[in-house]
Amino acid sequence: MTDPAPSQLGALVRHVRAALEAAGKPDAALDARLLVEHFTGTSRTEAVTDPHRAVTPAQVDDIISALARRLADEPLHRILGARDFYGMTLSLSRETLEPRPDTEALVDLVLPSVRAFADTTGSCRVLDMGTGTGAIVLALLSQEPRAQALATDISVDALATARANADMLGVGDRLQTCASHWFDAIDERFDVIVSNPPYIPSRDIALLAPEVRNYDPLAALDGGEDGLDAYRAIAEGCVSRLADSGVIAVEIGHDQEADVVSIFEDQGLRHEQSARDLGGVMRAMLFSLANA
Ligand SMILES: C[S@@+](CC[C@H](N)C(=O)[O-])C[C@H]1O[C@@H](n2cnc3c(N)ncnc32)[C@H](O)[C@@H]1O
Repeated sequence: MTDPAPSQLGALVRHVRAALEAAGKPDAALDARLLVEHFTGTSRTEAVTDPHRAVTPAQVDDIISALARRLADEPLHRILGARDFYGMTLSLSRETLEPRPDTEALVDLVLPSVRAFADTTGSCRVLDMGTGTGAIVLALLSQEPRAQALATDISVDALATARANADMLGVGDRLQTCASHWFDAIDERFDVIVSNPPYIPSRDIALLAPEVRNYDPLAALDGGEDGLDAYRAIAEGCVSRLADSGVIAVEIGHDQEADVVSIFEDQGLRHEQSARDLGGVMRAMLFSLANA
């Protein structure tokens, strides 16, 4: 029989950590701390300065249920219902990808273009395709108050989450949302188009960690047979949706740089810049209309 969960803050953190370590979970200490803080509404400092603080039976129950979910491979941030990205806290939902720190490289790559348009014309019209939680577009709107954006996704659930996140961050009045299969429902032109599309080859989905395979939505991961389906659709469609001097930036998988360059060049776009993520992996690429 397992020991009953302790009802004091410090002991509870140790109990959760020990259970996660015993199951071989990476980041057991961090996950234990974040789970306990979340469900008790306490801070890291309180766990250190007030370890004997009483935790209510209802909070202990919540933490034990959350621990069981984590032991069953559910990612920590899905359990918490939110994840930080580019200094924002974003709510997650069933059909949204958990935004990844790697994607911040895409924001960093494209933000100077958004600012340059705003400096030149007083605004910048941005399209984020496959917006998920809204991570990319909301980072851009938060960083550049003169930008306006349209966020699209094939998932209506994701669009509702992006809208809620935009409202929560106070940028909702500068964001429109629209359900669309890539460019199908889009007629306008944009100064900046950005996308982190699904790019995992279908046969590799089964090889992903259970945290990803079982909890991130398949539509956010599966890039078709060679992982490049979305890039072909996006490269083909963007030519008639970019304004003069417009740019398009996409996130890519670790070995897709050459293929993605060739897909965009085949449509007459020019490769301007690439950016690596924090792990040094080539992660984001920016293209312009070659004749602009
Ligand atoms: C890798 S996720 C990126 C989510 C978010 N932009 C981010 O970076 O965290 C890809 C997104 O593309 C959306 N998507 C998949 N197929 C699509 C399609 N045919 N048209 C539009 N969006 C699509 C998925 O629903 C998902 O939200």
